[in-house]
Parts: sequence; C-alpha cells; structure tokens
Amino acid sequence: MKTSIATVSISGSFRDKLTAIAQAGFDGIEIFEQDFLASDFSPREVGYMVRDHGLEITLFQPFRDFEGLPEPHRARAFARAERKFELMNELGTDLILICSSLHPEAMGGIDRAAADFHELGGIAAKHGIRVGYEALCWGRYVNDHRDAWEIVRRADHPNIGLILDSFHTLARRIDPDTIRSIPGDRIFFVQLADAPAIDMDLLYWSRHFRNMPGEGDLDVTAFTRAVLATGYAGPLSLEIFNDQFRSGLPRLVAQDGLRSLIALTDQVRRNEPSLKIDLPDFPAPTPVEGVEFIEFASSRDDAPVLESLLAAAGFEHAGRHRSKQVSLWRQNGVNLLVNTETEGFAHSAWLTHGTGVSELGLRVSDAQDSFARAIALKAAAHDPLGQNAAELDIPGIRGVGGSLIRFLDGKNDLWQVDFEISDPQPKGAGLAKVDHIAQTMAYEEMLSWSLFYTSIFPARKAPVVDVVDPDGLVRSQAIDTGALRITLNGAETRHTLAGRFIEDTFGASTQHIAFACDDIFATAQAMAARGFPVLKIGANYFDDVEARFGLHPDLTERLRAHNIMYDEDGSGSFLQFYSQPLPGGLFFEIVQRSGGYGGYGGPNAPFRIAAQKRNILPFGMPRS
Ligand SMILES: O=C(O)c1ccc(O)c(O)c1
Ligand SMILES: [Mg+2]
Repeated sequence: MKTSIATVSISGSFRDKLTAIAQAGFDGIEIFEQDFLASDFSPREVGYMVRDHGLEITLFQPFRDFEGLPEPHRARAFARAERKFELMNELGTDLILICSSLHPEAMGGIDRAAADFHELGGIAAKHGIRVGYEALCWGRYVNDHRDAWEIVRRADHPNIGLILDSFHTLARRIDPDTIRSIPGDRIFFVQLADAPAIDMDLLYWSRHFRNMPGEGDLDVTAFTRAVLATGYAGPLSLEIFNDQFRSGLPRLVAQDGLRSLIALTDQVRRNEPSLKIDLPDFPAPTPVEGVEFIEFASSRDDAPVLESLLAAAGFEHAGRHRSKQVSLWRQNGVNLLVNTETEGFAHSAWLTHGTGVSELGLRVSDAQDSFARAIALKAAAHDPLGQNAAELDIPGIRGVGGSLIRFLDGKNDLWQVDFEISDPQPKGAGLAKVDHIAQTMAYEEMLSWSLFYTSIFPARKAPVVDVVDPDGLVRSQAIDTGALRITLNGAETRHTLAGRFIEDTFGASTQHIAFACDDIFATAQAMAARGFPVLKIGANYFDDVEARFGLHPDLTERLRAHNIMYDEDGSGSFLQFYSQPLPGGLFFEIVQRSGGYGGYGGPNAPFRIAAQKRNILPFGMPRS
C-alpha cells in the first residue's frame, strides 16, 4: 500500500511540508496547485526537491471547471489543460485531478461531459498524462461518484479514470458499497478524509473541518473497504482541509496522518479479511482491563502535600519500592505511586511540570502485544523499567503531554517483584477504582490525542461537548478504552481553568483523576473525618438541581451538606464531588454511577469550574 498526503493538509512553506511528510514516512505527495504557485521554485526544481526527499508526486490538483462548457469557454479549457500537462511533465508526475464543474456557463449532460473527456484523453495521452475525474459533493451537475463514474465509463478512454474522495461520498451519505461494482483499474486515485458530524453547508464543511480518518465521525473504514474490494492498488492519499492543521506543527500533523492511515488499513483488514492489504502484521487492539497504577512524579519537599491529600482521600501508605524512592498508596484496588527519585524520567517530569501524574500503568491481556501495536502505530518506545535485573521489565510508550503509559498483564506481579508491601488491603474511605482520567491540552492538539488513544485501543468516542468556563470555552471529549475512560479537554484560551493548568504546569497532561465508589455519602463522610479539602459548591446550584430533577428535599439537603453534585441521563444517575486543587492545579473527583449512567456530569462542569475559580488558593498553601 502506497501512502500519500496532499500538500494542503500541512502548514508551512513548501519545503517545510516536504520535510515533515518525508520524515513521517509517506511514499508520496499530492501537489496542490496553489502550494506550487505560492512557492518560488520552478516546476523542475519542485520535482527534484520532492524526489530528493524520497517522495513521488502522486497527483497534481485541482483542475477546475473543465467539462460541459459552450464555446469559447470550451476551447479555452482545453488549452488550459494542455498547459498543465506540459507543467506536469516538468514536475515529473503523470496524474491530474479534474473536479466536477461549478462554472456558471457549464451545461449538464452525462454524454456531453463524456465526449469532452474522451477528447481530452487523446490530448493527455500525447503528453503521457492520465486524467482522473472527481465529483465534488457540491458540484453543479455532477456531485455523486456514481455520476462521475458513468461519465468516465462513457468517455471510454484509457487515459481517463475516476478519482474517489471519501469526504464527497460520505458527506452526501452515499452508500460506499456502490463503489464495489466499479472496476479497480478504472479508479486512478483515492483520497481519504474524515470529518466531524456537523450539519452545515457541504463546501464550508469540506474546506474547514476535514480531519484524519478516525478523528471524525464518517465511516471511512467502510469506504476504504469498498475501494480495496475493487482491486484498486494505487495510493491511499490524505486530503485534509482543516483550519487547525493549517496552523499546526507540520511534523505532528504529518505523523498523525500516517498513524491514521495505518490504523485505518489495519481496521479494514480486520473487518474484511478477504482483502489483501500490504501492511506489516501487528496485534489487534485489545481493551484496557484496568488501571494497575497511577504514578505521581514529585520531590521530597513537595510530596508531603500530595500525600496528605491522598491520606485525606482514604489512601494508606501500603508499601515501598525495593530499590527506588517510590511509595505505594493504596485503597481497595486502587494503587497510587509517589516517586521522589532525584534522577530518571519521573524526576525530569517533576522538574518540567511540578508534582503531577507522570505514568499510567494499564492492565491489558498481553502487555507485549499492546506494546507492539502501539509501536506499529508510531508511538515512541520508552526505555523499559527494570534495568536493575531484579525488577520487572514493563514495556512502556511515550503517551501524550510528556507522560508515560506502561502495559502490564497477569504474567508477573509487579507488587510482589518490585515492592515491599506492608498493608495488602487497606479499605480506606470506600474508593473502589479509577473511574476516569481527565487530560488537558491546547484545543489544537485535541484531535491528535484522541487519535493516539483510539488507534491503539478499541476505543469508543463520545460526542464533543462544550464546557463553559467563566473565561472561555473548553471542548471535552470522552474516550472509552474498556476499563479506562479518558476525558480530553481542549482549552481555547489560557484564561480558562484548563488553559491556566497547561500554562502553570508547562503542559502536564492529567488535570484530574476521578475515583469511583459505591456509597458516595458514606465515602464523603469518611473523607470529611480525615480532613478531605472538599470543593465548596454554591447554594444556587442545589436549589436548581432539586427543581430540575424533582429531587426529594432530603436528598438535596444531603447533597448540599457534602457538596455533591447530581446528574441523570436516560439510564441512570450520577453523583460527584471534588477536592480543592494541589499547587499546580491537579485535583481529585469522587463519583458514584447508578444504573447505566454513561456521562461525566457535563452539565455540572460550569458550576464546578466557577467554584474552583472562586477557590484559587490550592490545598496545602497557608491561608493567612
Ligand atoms: O474544495 C475543493 O475545491 C476541492 C478541490 C480538490 C479536491 O480534491 C477536493 O476534494 C476539494
Ligand atoms: Mg478530493
């Protein structure tokens, strides 16, 4: 499988784009004519530059408003096309994309268009050029790949073929299986793009909101399956018009592009095993089965404040690492590690971000398999733990925001091998497991983080919700990877609580950890007795929530007494309260889910954030 990406998908100068695309490992690029025109290089120079980067030019595009024109426009369109064929010979590429016409003078008619293409095929052949015809989904007469194919079929010329673009097919909700009956050798090129489900004008949606396959809501997998089932063996090329990518880091966007193509084609071969996919074999995604540990990087001086918050939340000191300055805090099945080493990864993480989450230990069915999949998807391997021969060798990858993810399975017991356990089963205050981990990033990076998780794990994404902060908007997207749920919070401004966290911690990822319990009132009581610094919620909130859900006043009174917020969805209810933040901004949430409640208390978030902003002095700081 040849991979390719259009120059429009990446920001920067022509040379920046090429470098990023080549470094990410693509085989080819589509040259978007505007990018060529804006550059200062001759066509020959561009050709040399591309090939010097080890890339090939898979496509030159777009040529607009060709077919169905009356004279004198028609003759001019042919002359214009011929000029481009000459240019392409200098560039060193043989395939041009013509998109369906929007010309005000254009006339409809499949046969008229087919006749134009038949004639153009003859001219193209003389220049050694092939022409691919693409239906723009907002095209004036042709806006459906089935009509574009009919024109190509009737044009009946070996130098005229079809170009398919997942966006144009899927945005119009055309069944991608209609592609299966097109002969694969008549499909000259395939462009791939996803997009979030937003109800808007097709052209505007396409030019601003496309994203990488897997980052949006279109069924690009079904589209690609249908394409490959035809026997099409040309490049799969990303053509992504996206406002954030246009200003994003070229290297990051290109890397994400390749990751998305690998994940997509892997999914295609798993869903349709009869297809021959030219992709190295690697393990299937398997769910996270549990959070084995969360490690905090800290220092000898800073750790006591964190540890007093852990103690107040019911965690008990339950052991220590056999050879490192790492202590284990435990409560039922929840293991938290506090690392105060003065060298190594955790120490660097503490130096960079302050006290915060530096590592997630995830339990999976086979640690080596999960690791191998992540590496195949271009995650960066981290040095294994256990250089020290007595320690467990736990495979790890660089996660997002500079933290690490470790994969653990049942083959070895980390707690027996690496730790001295003093209290195997402290009961604590009733926290039973990690419910979710909330990670914060700049809004521009949100798609990249979500792709990271959804490509490695069999993850489900919830729709993005807007969370109103008094000083801006935060977009929040929940990802469910099995036993671990992650909420990604994309901050638009540095004035939001999330934005301030990124700034104050120099880009730490985990802003809060939510723990689940079975009886939140008992847990709240037990924590209060231990001095838990609960976040105080304003009285107006409780009046409203009682009216909104028709709660019994006794229940409202208990909620108010413990600063517990309430939510319901169609299938259950949700109770939640929060800690005050630690210095740096990390905080804890305690939740109880009942019935099949699947959310995160989103409607409560604005009131929680407002309360946090009123309460700016972190836990552990002297209040004078
Ligand atoms: O938005 C456009 O005009 C445009 C141009 C070329 C394409 O291949 C495409 O999918 C869209
Ligand atoms: Mg296209």
